[in-house]
Amino acid sequence: MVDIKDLIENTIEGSTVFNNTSALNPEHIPANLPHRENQIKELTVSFKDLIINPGSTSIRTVIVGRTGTGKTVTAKKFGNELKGIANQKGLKLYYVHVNCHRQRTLYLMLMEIAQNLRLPLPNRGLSSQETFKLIYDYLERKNLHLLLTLDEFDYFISTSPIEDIYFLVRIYDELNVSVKRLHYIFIVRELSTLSGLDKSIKDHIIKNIIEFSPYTSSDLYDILQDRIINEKAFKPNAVSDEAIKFISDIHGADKGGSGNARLAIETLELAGKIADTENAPIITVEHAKKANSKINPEMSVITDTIKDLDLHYLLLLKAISSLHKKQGEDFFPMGRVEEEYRTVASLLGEEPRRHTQIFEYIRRLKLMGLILTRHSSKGMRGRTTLISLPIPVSTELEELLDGEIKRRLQKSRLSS
Ligand SMILES: Nc1ncnc2c1ncn2[C@@H]1O[C@H](COP(=O)(O)OP(=O)(O)OP(=O)(O)O)[C@@H](O)[C@H]1O
Repeated sequence: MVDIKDLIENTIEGSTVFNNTSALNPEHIPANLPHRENQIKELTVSFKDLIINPGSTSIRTVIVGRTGTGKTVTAKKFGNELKGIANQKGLKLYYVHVNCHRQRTLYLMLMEIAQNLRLPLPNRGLSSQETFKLIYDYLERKNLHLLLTLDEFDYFISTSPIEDIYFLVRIYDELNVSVKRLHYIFIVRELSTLSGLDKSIKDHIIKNIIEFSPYTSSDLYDILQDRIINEKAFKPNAVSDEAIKFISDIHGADKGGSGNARLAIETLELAGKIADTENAPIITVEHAKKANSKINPEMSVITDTIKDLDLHYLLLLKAISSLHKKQGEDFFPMGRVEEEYRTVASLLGEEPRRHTQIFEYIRRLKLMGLILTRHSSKGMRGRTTLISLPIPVSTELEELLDGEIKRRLQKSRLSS
């Protein structure tokens, strides 16, 4: 019998691949931000006047990008660096980063700003207007400038009353102040959230837009390497190059992944934990694969189901995955999938199945959870079924499909 206490103690004291786990924490701000140099330059150009000609105008910039593209970390890094540069030049600049999802109302946001400015507020309940006035008076009195980032601003827009949005983005412009002390960075995942706003509000937000595109596999490779080498998250030589490449390929936008750096870092961290559980001194590609299927549990179920499929089901899945890759869209009309399936089948020297048979395959693939279907919107010509895969097209998925197709073809050629 294993002594449980010994087991726990030995595991705590046992070998580890990690050196500094805090460098893998989502809140950690690394010294370098690989592949975000251009965006930092664009931010600097936008806010240059704040340093060179402070107070001349209230500057507003929008950062837009999908989840995990470094919007938060870049805004924080930029804000803090700019603050340091301003202070060196004798300009009192504060940087405050508010997450609109955490500070869910205008009032809570204003409280958070006051707290960051170390501005004591009276105990009696203040209205948002009164709180804003206190903040604004404080900036004037102390001769301060404030760069305010409103992160997850989409959330504020979709949940707040229009008066609050109006108040937040217009009120300052409407105050007749000679020195403009308040400047904004709005962070959103999609610009479309802003396009629905009233023009009188939109004009106060959309002055300048900086795009954060999803990371490619080689971008993610550099980001992971930076955490490993410069941020010293792991012991020297504790991560194999193949493991880093595997994780980068799984998540790289050019390889069908989502281009999300958070997911890539989480996968690497989990691979490290798996290596520690196995007392392995190095994180191998096997650890990375295990970590990936834990982070992406539907992937392992799908992998098992795919292994049992007949050839033409596999060809259909291959057709959908190649459409995803070629066109970068999520859903495809049934006719387009059928056309691509015919091409895939012919290239492999296989006679494509008829339309009714394909229809039946699609129905069964849906029942097995291997594809998603929905009906086209009324705007499209005729109502048609749209088809998608339930998971991102990764190199792993493509290799699996190709491998299984090859096996089926070899088997059928041997038996004929
Ligand atoms: N260029 C980069 N270099 C180093 N680390 C990065 C980079 N981009 C993102 N990261 C890291 O990836 C994780 C996610 O980044 P971040 O939170 O900034 O993304 P986001 O775009 O704000 O995502 P969301 O929209 O989900 O809030 C963080 O741990 C961050 O430090």
